[in-house]
Amino acid sequence: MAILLGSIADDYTGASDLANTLTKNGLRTVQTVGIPDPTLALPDVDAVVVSLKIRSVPAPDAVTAATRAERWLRQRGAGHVLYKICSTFDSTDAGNIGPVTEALSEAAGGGSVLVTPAFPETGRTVYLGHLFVGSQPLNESPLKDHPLNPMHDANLVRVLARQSRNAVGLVDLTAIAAGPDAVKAKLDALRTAGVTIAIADAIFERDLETLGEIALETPVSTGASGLGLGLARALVRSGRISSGGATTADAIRPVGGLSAIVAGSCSKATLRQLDVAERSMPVLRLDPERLLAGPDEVATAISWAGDRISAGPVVIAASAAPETVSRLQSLYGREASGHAIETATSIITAELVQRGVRRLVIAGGETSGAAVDRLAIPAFLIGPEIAPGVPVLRTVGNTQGDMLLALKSGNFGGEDFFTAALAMMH
Ligand SMILES: Nc1ncnc2c1ncn2[C@@H]1O[C@H](COP(=O)(O)OP(=O)(O)OP(=O)(O)O)[C@@H](O)[C@H]1O
Ligand SMILES: O=C(O)[C@@H](O)C(=O)CO
Repeated sequence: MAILLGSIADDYTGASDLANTLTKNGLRTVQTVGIPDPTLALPDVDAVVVSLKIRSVPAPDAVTAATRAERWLRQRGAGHVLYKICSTFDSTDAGNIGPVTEALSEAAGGGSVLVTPAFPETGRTVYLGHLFVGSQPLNESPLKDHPLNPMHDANLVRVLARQSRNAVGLVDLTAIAAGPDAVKAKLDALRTAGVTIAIADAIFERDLETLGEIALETPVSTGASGLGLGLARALVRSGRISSGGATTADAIRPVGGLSAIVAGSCSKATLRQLDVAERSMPVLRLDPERLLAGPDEVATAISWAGDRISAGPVVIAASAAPETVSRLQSLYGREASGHAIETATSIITAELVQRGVRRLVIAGGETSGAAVDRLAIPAFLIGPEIAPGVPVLRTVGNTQGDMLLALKSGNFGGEDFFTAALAMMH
């Protein structure tokens, strides 16, 4: 299997978001969970997205895991590696976007690195280095209350500089609007001044097409699905994709079995989706304090689901509003409570699969990572899009048999996302 584009995603929902974008833009793509075992049979593809769970781990651990994945991708032919981060730049000052970007660039022998989380289809745009979520600057958006990575600064040049050893530059919209040569000239000027990593503005897809063309000439870039779109379109334009495009039909063949939804995302979008789901499905709201106190709440949830699941889909959610999350965090600590809840939701997910669930929707990147790891799913084929950034996934090499999943990034999807997802999974 020789691939053209490699990607390392810092969480599993983000990986499926990127894989969806690459597929939609003409690249046959597979999403692996970590570096796959050499015995795993993967289809012939143009792009591989290696999903890692490194967004909120200590930076040295993230660097080690990402550089191993980079080596694996290069050995399979990847000429360019995109480090897929969140379109809302989720990270802390001690966070991983800077260290991983610098490490990947060093591993590839240096060169300029474009960094942009812009993803216009979902309202993420960058102007003069400032990230907007819809019409709000990042620090005024609901991301200010994120349980693990609250974002308090919309100026990404500043945010990335705080995480990086080296200075961070800006490729502004004026250069991007002037086209690839102007972007190249700006990167060259920055390099002459000793700056190799630059946040890039992008508002429209055409900006990302320009950035994708230049990024493809470099070994490494860092960004969200928008940059994936730019890279995929540049590859297709270059004539190097000979496969005739990507299809999603194979991935969506029916699997039967029962269906369930598990949510650990506390985003505004997920909270609304849960309220709407309550109108048509049984929804169990877990008690986070009881989840942290011991195994009883997990057992209660499994028994609650067991009584209902054969009659139709059920929803189990740890998700809570910002005030409740911060109260729990002040009692037990941010990381400890997040981790304990992820463990609990992953155990519940595995028990649901034991009881015959084969169609599964999981809301939240960390939540999805913990659950997919516990299920030991090795890889996914990419099916059709449910909502921007969220495709149907079909397991590859899964010991429980074929399953269909949707790994929903916290902020993605309309208010009826859960019913829309299940309607596409048979
Ligand atoms: N009631 C709660 N109180 C505190 N933390 C919670 C609660 N419910 C869930 N969590 C934790 O909040 C975190 C949510 O992160 P997760 O990545 O799953 O969702 P997200 O950030 O909305 O999604 P994405 O990363 O895809 O945007 C997890 O660590 C989860 O365990
Ligand atoms: O880019 C995004 O917003 C998502 O793919 C994501 O990474 C959320 O975890």
